[in-house]
Amino acid sequence: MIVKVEGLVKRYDKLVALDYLDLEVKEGEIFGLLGPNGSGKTTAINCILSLLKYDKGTIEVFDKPMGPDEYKLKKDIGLIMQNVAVFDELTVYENISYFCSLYIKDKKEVKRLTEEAIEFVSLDDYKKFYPKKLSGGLLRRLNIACGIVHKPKLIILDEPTVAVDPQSRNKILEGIKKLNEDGATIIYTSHYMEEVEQICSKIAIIDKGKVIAQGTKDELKSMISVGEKITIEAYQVNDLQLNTIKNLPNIYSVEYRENQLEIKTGRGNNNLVTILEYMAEQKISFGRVITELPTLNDVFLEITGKELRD
Ligand SMILES: Nc1ncnc2c1ncn2[C@@H]1O[C@H](COP(=O)(O)OP(=O)(O)OP(=O)(O)O)[C@@H](O)[C@H]1O
Repeated sequence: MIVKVEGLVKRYDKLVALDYLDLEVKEGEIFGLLGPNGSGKTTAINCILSLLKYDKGTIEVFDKPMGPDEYKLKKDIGLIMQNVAVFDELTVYENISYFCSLYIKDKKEVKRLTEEAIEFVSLDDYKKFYPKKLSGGLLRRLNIACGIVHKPKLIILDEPTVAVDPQSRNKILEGIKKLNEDGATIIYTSHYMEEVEQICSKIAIIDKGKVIAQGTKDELKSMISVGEKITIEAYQVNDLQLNTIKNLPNIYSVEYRENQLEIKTGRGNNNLVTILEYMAEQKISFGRVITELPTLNDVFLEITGKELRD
């Protein structure tokens, strides 16, 4: 077990930010903490790292109780916070080298690791740049390099792709997968379900400071009743026909607007065939048909009754 959190409660005055939160992160996982803004992700990370005092609960890191002075444990953790934390007075190279030297004394090793980290985040062409001259995406990559340069066993990234261009975002996500392949356990917080689906081997969905569902993405999706979303471009469907479609077997919900028929079905193989057969029989003309498997947003929606994104 890399991180074990049990019954964690954190209050900011009257606001309960973490409400008996439980988490278990195992070695080798890319563990996604997915939740809307304000659900308590950053608070959870800060408590796990003992950067914040909490009201109740226990936290173990690398099977040992975590505390503010547990520098031995902290040495093996790399943290990449939501807000970029680098020194404006230092160049890209100097920043990374400085963070590395906080953990590693041997100068040659610091140089080797700094160069490796620079290559890892593809900042070779920007070594001598000061942070102010970097774009948002490059700055994020510098922030990541500073957090991983000492080769930590556990890497925590708190929303590292917020306000990042798609190219840098992909680089960051690929980089995280690579770090994991090289042996690091990752905790990744995000409110972007696509990212979490793309890279995380285990996901905890968090809302109002509580884990509301946990598992692999397939396990999470199998928890809900929606099996498939079918969108059909369809013309002149009348109320009676809509009602009949609603009453076909295994249909969960039907919406029709602007010539788009949106149907949610339960799990099963023949849902689309049944719908299309009925439409053909009724001579309803239709165009494009798109079928999609449920997303993590559907999981969130079914459990909480609201969308993951505002
Ligand atoms: N220092 C603080 N004082 C008071 N309330 C706070 C403080 N920090 C966070 N909160 C509140 O605690 C709740 C959880 O916030 P937190 O930042 O942990 O959520 P989050 O999931 O990380 O969201 P975001 O993605 O917006 O950072 C929110 O309601 C937030 O307003």
